[in-house]
Formats: sequence, C-alpha cells, structure tokens
Amino acid sequence: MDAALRDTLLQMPKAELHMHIEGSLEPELIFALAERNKVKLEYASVEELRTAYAFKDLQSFLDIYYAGASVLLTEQDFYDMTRAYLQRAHADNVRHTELFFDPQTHTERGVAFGTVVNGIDRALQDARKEWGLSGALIMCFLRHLSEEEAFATLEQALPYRDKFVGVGLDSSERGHPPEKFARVFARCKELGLRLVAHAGEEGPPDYIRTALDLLKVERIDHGVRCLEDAELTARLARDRVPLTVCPLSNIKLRVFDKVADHNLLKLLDAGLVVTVNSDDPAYFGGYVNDNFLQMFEALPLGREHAYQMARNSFSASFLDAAEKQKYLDEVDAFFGQ
Ligand code: HPA
Ligand SMILES: [Zn+2]
Repeated sequence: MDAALRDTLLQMPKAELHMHIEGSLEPELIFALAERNKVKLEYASVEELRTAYAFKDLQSFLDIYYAGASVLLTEQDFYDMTRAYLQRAHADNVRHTELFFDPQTHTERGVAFGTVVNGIDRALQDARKEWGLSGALIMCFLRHLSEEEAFATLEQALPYRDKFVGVGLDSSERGHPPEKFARVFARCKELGLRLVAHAGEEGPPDYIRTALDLLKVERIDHGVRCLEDAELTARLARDRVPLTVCPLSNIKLRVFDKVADHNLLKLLDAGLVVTVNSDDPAYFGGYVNDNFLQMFEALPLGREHAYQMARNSFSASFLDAAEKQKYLDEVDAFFGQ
C-alpha cells in the first residue's frame, strides 16, 4: 500500500459502530484491576494470558472474554476500561463510537446495573468534553441466556433509559436464533430503542433474515455470511441495511482462514452498506485503524473504498440527522469532495 493511502486510512474521520467495551480490556489492565480488586486469575502473567488468545471459534473466545470481564467490580473499573478504549479510538481519529456493553456478564456476578452504566457513561461524557468524541451505548442481551433473563435485564435498565440508545444481541450465535428474543425486542421497539443484532457471523444467513423480519433490527452486526444467499444479499443492498463488519475478529475466530480470504470487497461490490470495526480489539489484535490497514494491505481496495466506508460509518450511526450531516461534511472535506 502506498504511503498516501495509508495516511488517508489513519487520518480519515470515522465512526466505530461495533465494539464491545468489555472486549477492549487489555491484559495489562485485566491484571491491574485483578490486583486492585483482589480477584484471582487463572493466568500467572500478562504473557500467559496473551498466549491463551488463540481461538478456534466464537465459543473458545467467549470463554476467555467472560473470564477477563470478571475483574470489573467498581464504577471506577468501568470508567478506566472505557477511558482507555476512548483514548485509543481518539488516536485512530474515531469521531463517534457506539459501544456495546453486556450488563448480564456483570449483574450475574453481583455488580449493580448502575455501577456498570454510570462508569461507562462518565468516560463517554469526558471524551465528549475533552476531544469532541461523541458516543452512545447499546445494551446487549446475551443470547445463550433465556428471553426471560433478557426481560429482567431490560427491567433493571429502565431507570437508566436515557443512558443508552439501543439494544443488541451477542454471545454464542449457533443454536440461539433471533426468534428466541422476538418478544423482548418488540418491547424495546415500543420503548423507542434502536435495534441491532449479531447475525451471520458463525450462524447461517437465515439468522440475518429472521433478525430483520422477527426482531426488526436496523443494522446487522457482522452479517458476512449473507453472501451465501443471493436473495438475502440483494435485499440487504436494496434496503440499505448496514453491516458492521469486523475483519480481524473474523480471522481470529476462523470465519475466514486469512486476511486475504476475507469477503469485505465482495460485500462492497454487492452494493452493501459496509462499515469496518474492531469488535473486541484487545483480543483480536487490533483497533479500528489496524482493521482498515490490514484489509487494504491484503485486498485490492483503494481511496474510493476508504471514502465510501468512512461515509457509511456515519450514515449507519444512530446520530440525529444534523449531527450525522456535520460528520459527513467533515468526511467530504477530508476527501476533497
Ligand atoms: O464477536 C462477538 N460475537 C458474539 N458475541 C460477542 N461478544 C463479544 N464479542 C462478540
Ligand atoms: Zn461483536
């Protein structure tokens, strides 16, 4: 890749729409928080923990990701984790970020919902004040748990309704199809929440279809397996349903064997509204700019694709129309358009 394109990717204004805040917890911070909170870890050192980050599929990653999150206990812990991510995102010229958080991972360990959301929210407010970096929260339901548990979580979340813009669905995809959560998503829609779901990462294209039809989601998280179904792909393109693609995640979780095998360019060529995101950057070997750089290094992607995906990231966001336009103008100005 030439230096000019590299600079463009690094410097262009961008939004990140698919990032699990618990997945930004770097091994060093896991160890620091374990010490601060007197939590015992199964790993002797940062190096030993990092060595365990060799995943064979989504589940093998999730087991380690939930273990890592067990060090988070106080509001300050959630603040420190979020602050570290936002600092890193700011360095990557992320102007707006929509963060997933997994309340059930914490409430089932006895951490109060408010502790989680207040710590994350305070870090988001500071980033807005200090760097003009805007952020929003999307509360995810863990799909390996029951719909009843999701309803209970929604109930706990209602006093904090002003602190998140939407809900999502994450964790183990296979065997936990979208329809399991149809009623809780319908209730969230009534509450005016924006809706997204992980679908078509490891699960079949049909999970994308049911996420659209039964959950009424506005964006699909991952969605890369849509290309196995031509009719579904045409529908996603026609309806301009954004896909929040996470290339390095897909490599680390063996959805594709190597970076050069990723279908990002095919998704773009199919006319889909593709965005690039980091998913769980501490676990998958890179933040959002690393995702852009590795994809552009391995695939025949150029400046026009960069421009398109920078624009997509803002147009697919849940910002209001005026804020969206402000950022889109910034992208156009950056690209001299
Ligand atoms: O990539 C993911 N997929 C599903 N659930 C997750 N929770 C954190 N990251 C992921
Ligand atoms: Zn994800």
